[in-house]
Amino acid sequence: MSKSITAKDLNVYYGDFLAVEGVNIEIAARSVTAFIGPSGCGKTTFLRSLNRMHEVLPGARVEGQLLLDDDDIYAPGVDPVSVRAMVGMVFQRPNPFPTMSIRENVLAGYKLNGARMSRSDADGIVESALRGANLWNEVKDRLDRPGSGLSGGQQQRLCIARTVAVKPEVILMDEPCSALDPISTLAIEDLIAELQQEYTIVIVTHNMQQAARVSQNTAFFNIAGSGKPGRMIEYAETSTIFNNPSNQQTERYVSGKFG
Ligand SMILES: Nc1ncnc2c1ncn2[C@@H]1O[C@H](COP(=O)(O)OP(=O)(O)OP(=O)(O)O)[C@@H](O)[C@H]1O
Repeated sequence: MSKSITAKDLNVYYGDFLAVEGVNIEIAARSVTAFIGPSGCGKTTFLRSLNRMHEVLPGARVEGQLLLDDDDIYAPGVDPVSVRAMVGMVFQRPNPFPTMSIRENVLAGYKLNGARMSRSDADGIVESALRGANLWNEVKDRLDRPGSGLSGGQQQRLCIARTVAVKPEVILMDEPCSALDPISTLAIEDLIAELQQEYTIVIVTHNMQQAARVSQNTAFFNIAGSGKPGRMIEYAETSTIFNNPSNQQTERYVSGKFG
């Protein structure tokens, strides 16, 4: 369970507006890759193109190729719903289903897919997903209580449990800690390090220390000006991006001179 991601000349549009232009990137399986860059440079837009979430907006579209291992997720006939099952996503704000219990939240992906299962199979999935999200010990005695009754950090780990429950190949995270306190943030960062053993992870973050702590590789995106498309400027090992970048724009950004 874990696939590489390759983008080839990827352009991402909102209607006529080219938001991200010409991205070429190869992301290894079982690695953590951080996307950094100033606001509006297209990090979230590009991330959402990696599981065909982008196109749920009217007029939104993509040009180019996006391969999971060797398979183009934008090839004719590919079902976007099956792509989203393979490439899970964790959002900025924890978003457990408010009327569902903790248990139901973990199983929500299965319910959406219409899968039927025995109670004991469901119990096994719930326990292993919650263990995988480092949340089991905190919630095992209250699985039938609402997910919305958990702390923000616990809710985010519940959302990660919901994502891993359906056994994706890739997990996308869009600023997953930006609504969390420092302790909960560290818990998620520890979890990312563990999840990397099994999944390919891509994380958008505004926090450069976080990028440095959790990722092996970092892509720096930038935008030449308002109305211009975002571009990937530099992609390298995280230590290189932060200590010895080749591009002057990267150097200016990571040293805090803009953004
Ligand atoms: N739904 C949308 N419709 C039209 N344009 C959009 C939409 N969402 C984003 N954009 C535009 O696409 C560009 C890239 O935005 P995006 O949110 O991907 O940037 P970002 O780097 O993730 O920014 P931030 O760090 O602030 O979250 C921006 O010019 C933005 O205004």
